[in-house]
Amino acid sequence: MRARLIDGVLAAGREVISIYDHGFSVETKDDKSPLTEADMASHHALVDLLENLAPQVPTLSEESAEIPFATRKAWQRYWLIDPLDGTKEFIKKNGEFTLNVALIEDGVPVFGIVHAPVLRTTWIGQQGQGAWKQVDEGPCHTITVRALPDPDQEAWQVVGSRLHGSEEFEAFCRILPNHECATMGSSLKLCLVAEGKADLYPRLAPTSEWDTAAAQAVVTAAGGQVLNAHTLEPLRCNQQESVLNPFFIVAGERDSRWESALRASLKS
Ligand SMILES: Nc1ncnc2c1ncn2[C@@H]1O[C@H](COP(=O)(O)O)[C@@H](OP(=O)(O)O)[C@H]1O
Ligand SMILES: [Mg+2]
Repeated sequence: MRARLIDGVLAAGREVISIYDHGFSVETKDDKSPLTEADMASHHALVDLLENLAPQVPTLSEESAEIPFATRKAWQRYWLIDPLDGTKEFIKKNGEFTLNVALIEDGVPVFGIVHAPVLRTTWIGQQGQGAWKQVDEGPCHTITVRALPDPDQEAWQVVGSRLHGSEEFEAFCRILPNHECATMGSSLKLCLVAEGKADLYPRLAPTSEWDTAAAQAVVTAAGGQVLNAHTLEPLRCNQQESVLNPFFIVAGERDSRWESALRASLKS
């Protein structure tokens, strides 16, 4: 099942790349965010894939998100997909966009695939099994988060959104010990923490559950954490009518130094 899912996501990625390479028009959704043919081609390819592989499990996609909470709160298991995360990066053609498929059980992302077609890279995580990175259709390599280095010896690596920063994010970085900050689009940022290339991804700005669920499964299977920035509890899906996430932080490991910087930045 896992191999067929990965094959299907890679096939959807090939459709996306073909549109990326050959040109596309851009529409504006009701929430003013952009939509391209690639978002819809990926949505249809992934919905068809999941219906074929597991017809009994419902799917919630960013592009078909109108399913009322009264219906979905009864879902013990469901697929949660973001067919194209980083649509604005796709339009700018900087390659920083991903296809995201998560399996949610009792609100917890237990399995996730994040595929970045331009980077030809896929990250996979499965609760209790581990996390892997695959380039093209080559071998899967196990990935894990890294231990936070001593900041006096080595700068902490922080990643943030290229387009959706915030005052709280800036305040957090001002308080944090010795660190370097890189910005990037989409769920790629969580994958960098999962593979130990980044230590922290503070997201102190809005996102929705489909933006994070697949990559949360990768991060947690790699030994890391995706935590509500206020409560430091793991993010959970499908707990309320709104699909918006709280502000959150992704970390390889908990540490009182970044936790106190986070508390101070959220009060500022
Ligand atoms: N005001 C807002 N409310 C909800 N989600 C938002 C938002 N602004 C940005 N996002 C989410 O942030 C994602 C992009 O994240 P990043 O800035 O890290 O690249 C977008 O994903 P899509 O491209 O799938 O729409 C979108 O879902
Ligand atoms: Mg998204």
